[in-house]
Amino acid sequence: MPSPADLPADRPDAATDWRGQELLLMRQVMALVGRSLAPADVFHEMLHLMSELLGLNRGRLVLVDDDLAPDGTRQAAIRHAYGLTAAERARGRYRWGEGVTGRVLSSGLPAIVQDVDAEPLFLFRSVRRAQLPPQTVAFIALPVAVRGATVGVLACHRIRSRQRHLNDDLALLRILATLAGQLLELEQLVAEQTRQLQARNAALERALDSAAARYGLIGRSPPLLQALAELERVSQSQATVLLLGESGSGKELFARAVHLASPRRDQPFIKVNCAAIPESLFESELFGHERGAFTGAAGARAGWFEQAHQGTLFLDEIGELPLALQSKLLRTLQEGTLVRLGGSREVRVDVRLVAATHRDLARDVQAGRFRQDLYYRLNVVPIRLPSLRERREDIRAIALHFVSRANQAHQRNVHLAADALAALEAHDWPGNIRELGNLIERVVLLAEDPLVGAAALRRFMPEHERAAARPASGPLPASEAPLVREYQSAQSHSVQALRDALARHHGNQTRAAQSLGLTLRQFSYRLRKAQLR
Ligand SMILES: Nc1ncnc2c1ncn2[C@@H]1O[C@H](COP(=O)(O)OP(=O)(O)OP(=O)(O)O)[C@@H](O)[C@H]1O
Repeated sequence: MPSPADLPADRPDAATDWRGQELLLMRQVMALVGRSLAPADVFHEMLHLMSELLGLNRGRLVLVDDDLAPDGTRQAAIRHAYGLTAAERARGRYRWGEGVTGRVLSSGLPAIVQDVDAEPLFLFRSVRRAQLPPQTVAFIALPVAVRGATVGVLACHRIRSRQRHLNDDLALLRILATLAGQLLELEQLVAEQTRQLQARNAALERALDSAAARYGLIGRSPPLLQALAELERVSQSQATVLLLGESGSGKELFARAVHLASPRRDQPFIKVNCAAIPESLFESELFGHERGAFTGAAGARAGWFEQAHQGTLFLDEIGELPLALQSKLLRTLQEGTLVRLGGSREVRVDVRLVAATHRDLARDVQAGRFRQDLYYRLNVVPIRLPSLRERREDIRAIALHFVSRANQAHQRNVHLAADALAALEAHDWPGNIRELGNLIERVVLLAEDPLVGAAALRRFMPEHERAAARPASGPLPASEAPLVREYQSAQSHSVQALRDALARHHGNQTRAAQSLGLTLRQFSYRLRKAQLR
């Protein structure tokens, strides 16, 4: 039975504008190439229009298989077709050299069969004779090549006695076969490059993963790995690194990682929290002092810079560095020398500086609180650490890590249920990993049951979280009374509150801090800030 498409284009109609049809076909096909680089769509349209516009029917694109036939010969199969049934497509498998299609594959030369009934090589493999029109049917098969090698065949049937010249069909099919080859080449190239990039990406991820483990960093979210990749890139150099990120986001851990990843790893790593040092002591702490430099300076003392000689000096909260010291720091960074307080001798120091801040230093520069020249000197390699809510996919792994650490430390056996982990993932963590760590520590210490679900966890979450999670309003049951306070800003407590807590605990800062739900570090930072105000 002839396909409907055999009829219109085969009707001897002198008025058919064949050039117009060819042009339309090319325009449509090229428009598709322009829109999408998915070859399958282009091939389908190409085979469809060959039939609809030019009467080149049952077109198919036969492509080489990656696998060899059982007897070791190469083979190919119909991959794209128009006007073939599913069964006809499935039958369209050819070995190298087998039948007309196989010959084109093995020779790389076109084949024009004027009459399929008169050609002994013609197999009728895909489309049986009875399915073709009763007239004399021709078969055209052209090789499709990629980088000079035959990878397929573009073939179709054609009623032999037609108005349109065979040579015109051949010329057009040659163009289409070339285009098919180009598209396949492009597809191969993209696939190859994608494969290479994916392999490289996987290797980098594995490397970063083991690097993360080396530095005690948990998590493999893209923003964390990105920060880690930047760290690995700069660690070998001497460049000053500026770590930017919210409080508790891991700046200190990263600073240690910069040190550990650098050739200075066996030398000292000195950490200084600029927010925790009274201004009057700052200079002597940082640059050291000579004997008698000030009242009480009984002996000479090397400052942190000298202590960090050949190693790394980590200045945390660099934004809190007093202005007067900023210029002195800049001089030391530029010249590699310092003069101790009360001294006159220049001491040479070889120190790699890592600084960190949660502040917007550029704004501090504008406001005149931070020296612009020092800012530029520090900002050579800025690395931004993502906040925990920017990498929620890491929360689960970090939480489980903290649970197992706290269990070991306190000889407990507490586990988090799936809904508790989901609640942790949903929280915004303004205090980042430190807040998560503190919370887990409390959960492990205070949980009544070994398996902690979301409801039990709620008691340990900050106030607004519990309010949002509670189904109905009403008084809080005693069992849900808050055990932790909300994460507090640096100005969260008045001087009086801090002093009262200290008094209540007889000057024990650790206990005073605990009573306010703060870490010792947070407490002393607030106390100092409050006293300076
Ligand atoms: N990726 C991580 N995996 C596991 N633990 C982490 C990770 N990042 C940070 N931590 C832990 O979280 C806590 C807070 O980290 P860190 O002290 O480095 O933060 P920070 O940004 O320096 O905070 P601040 O700005 O308040 O000084 C530490 O106990 C640290 O060990």
